[in-house]
Amino acid sequence: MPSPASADRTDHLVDGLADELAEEQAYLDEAREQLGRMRRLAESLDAAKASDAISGEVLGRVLARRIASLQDDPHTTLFFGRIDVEPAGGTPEQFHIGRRHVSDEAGDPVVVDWRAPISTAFYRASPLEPMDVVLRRRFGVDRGRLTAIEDEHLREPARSAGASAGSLLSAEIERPRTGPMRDIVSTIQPEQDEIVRSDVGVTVCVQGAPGTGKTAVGLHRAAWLLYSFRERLDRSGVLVVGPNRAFLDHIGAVLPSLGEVRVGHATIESLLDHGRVRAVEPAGLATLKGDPRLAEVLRRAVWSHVGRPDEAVVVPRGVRKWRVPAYEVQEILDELATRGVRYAAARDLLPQRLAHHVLLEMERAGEAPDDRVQDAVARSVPVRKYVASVWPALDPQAVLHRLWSDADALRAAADGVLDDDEQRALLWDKPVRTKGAARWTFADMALLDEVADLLHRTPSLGHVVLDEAQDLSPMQLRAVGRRCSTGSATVLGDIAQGTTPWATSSWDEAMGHLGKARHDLVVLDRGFRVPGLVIEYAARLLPFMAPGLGAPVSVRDNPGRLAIRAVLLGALEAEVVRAVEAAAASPGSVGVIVADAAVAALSAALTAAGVPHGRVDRDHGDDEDHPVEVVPASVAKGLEFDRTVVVEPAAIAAAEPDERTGLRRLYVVLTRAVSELTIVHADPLPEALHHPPVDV
Ligand SMILES: Nc1ncnc2c1ncn2[C@@H]1O[C@H](COP(=O)(O)OP(=O)(O)OP(=O)(O)O)[C@@H](O)[C@H]1O
Repeated sequence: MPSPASADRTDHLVDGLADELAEEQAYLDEAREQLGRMRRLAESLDAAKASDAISGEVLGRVLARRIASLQDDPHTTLFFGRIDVEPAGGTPEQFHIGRRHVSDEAGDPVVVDWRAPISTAFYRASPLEPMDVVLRRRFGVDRGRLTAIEDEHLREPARSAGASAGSLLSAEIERPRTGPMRDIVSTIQPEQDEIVRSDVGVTVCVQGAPGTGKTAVGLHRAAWLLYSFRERLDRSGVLVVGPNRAFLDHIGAVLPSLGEVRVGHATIESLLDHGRVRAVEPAGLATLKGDPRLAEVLRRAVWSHVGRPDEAVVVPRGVRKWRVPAYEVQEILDELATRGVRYAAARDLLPQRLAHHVLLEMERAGEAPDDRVQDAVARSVPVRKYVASVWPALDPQAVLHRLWSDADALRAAADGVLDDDEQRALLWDKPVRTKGAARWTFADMALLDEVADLLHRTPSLGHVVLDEAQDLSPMQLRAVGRRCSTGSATVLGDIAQGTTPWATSSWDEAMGHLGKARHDLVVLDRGFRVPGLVIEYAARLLPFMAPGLGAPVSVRDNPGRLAIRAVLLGALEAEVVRAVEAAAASPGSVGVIVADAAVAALSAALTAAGVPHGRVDRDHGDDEDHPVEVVPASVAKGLEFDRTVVVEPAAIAAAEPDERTGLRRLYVVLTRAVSELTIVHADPLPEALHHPPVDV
């Protein structure tokens, strides 16, 4: 059975187009045949015929991947759109656009990949700029069959009537959610497509209100880049960075559904894993540790370990002793320290430099040593000991342990950069004897990463997609930035959804910390997820916590549903259970969003009332994909549900350290619903939500 929405639309849209729909269905059947033929061909190829065992193995892997990519998924169609193109003076052509390329026996395209250049026109052509397209056709799809046609005649817009433009888009957004986030290839919008197809060398920063498609766009850009620059990016790698595991679970199926399984997914925590986080610190201190001035402090701290030689290097060989005087060693050290190489790389060069000077001494004395002698001197015990004393080997934890425990060391590194109060705040209250005993915090991880990079250059990937970027501190942004220092990035975020004490208030600044001062800033303001009634309500908070930022304009005709239920304290749980049961009665997902501290009690109340549900937390999504999920407010960012029940907004806001962050958290929570938002509260709603007066 088609879902009610698509059934309505089918009747409406197919009117007069039934024959065409039958023809398209026949074309789809033919495309399936051709895909089967391509798969059988791939299966018949024999990797054993390769010239040697290694090429045979490589070929075997390539063939296995190709065969897997040619599997037909009966739940979906091979194409979702079509364009009829009539270039001036050229031959008219027709292209069906789908998730993958399908060709016939002659090698002619039956379906073109959505990422191929020809498909650009499918997404971007408009009556003002038709790009030679005379007809754009979109298909409604249900379980592998075509159910509807939506036509746009770009040269004769009047003929496009019949179907209201965008109804398939709405149907797609409102299709009930079961399981993780889906791809949007069939309905990518022109402004989104511009971002998706930005050149591989371009870093794009996308500011967009809730539900404007930032995450979707970032993931589709990764897929497009991998298709268009496969060789380069396969080698260098593509990484998606998101706020927590629950979010990664939510988005993790999108790229595989587009055929891309070789993209890494990481949270900031997993990316900056330099030890176990064992302590939490006050927000002010964590903010200070995220301050970009710490980069200079750490740079000085690392290089301060290079000593001042006051003795010559003495290398006995046979009956003679060879010396490199201290002032010459100093010259070598100065040269190495100013070459722009990392601390450890420069240290690795030092023994050979010293040995070279010994060699020169030998030559001056009439000997004729060769390279082997230089190597032997470089590896000799006296040289190794000398190097260890003037240029000690370091590891990140040792450097930071010293800084946080030794006031003199910190003063030397921070002099003129941090004031006395700041330095005092950074020092540990109680001495920590060894680095192994240190109780590192989350903010320390970005500092350890900075030190690690001062010691050894961090390898750069080809492209990084960074989601919810507004929440990163400058030091965290630097850490992500060094992972795409020779590549490019897609940075996604919303200043109004910044909920960390160190959240950025300026993309220019944030992009500077990321090392991408040159970037394209794009603002997305058309809202896909959140229906009009709900977004207008949530937007009441904006003037109080992100003045100057506007609400998105919902693209949906359906205004959605907003219900606000005030109850007496004793009746709160019962009312929440009622609201959840009502929400769960229709197909799709339900999120019950509640202050973190109230999750356990609410989950128990639902269990007692016999309402099956899952629980999401920072470290995992829900493996079983229950239709009803209880979600702590701090984890809701980036997630979405067909219907949400938000419990006690005042408590959600009050759980944050300050009012602005509280209202921002609430804004995030109120904007998770695709169709319906029900608020249940016993405490008065936060003042900001009363303007203008609610009328429901
Ligand atoms: N062009 C589109 N066609 C169909 N669905 C879309 C389109 N663009 C966005 N969506 C849908 O809208 C919803 C919101 O998208 P997404 O999560 O990418 O927004 P976001 O800007 O990252 O939101 P937030 O800031 O709240 O995390 C998703 O369900 C997504 O699939």
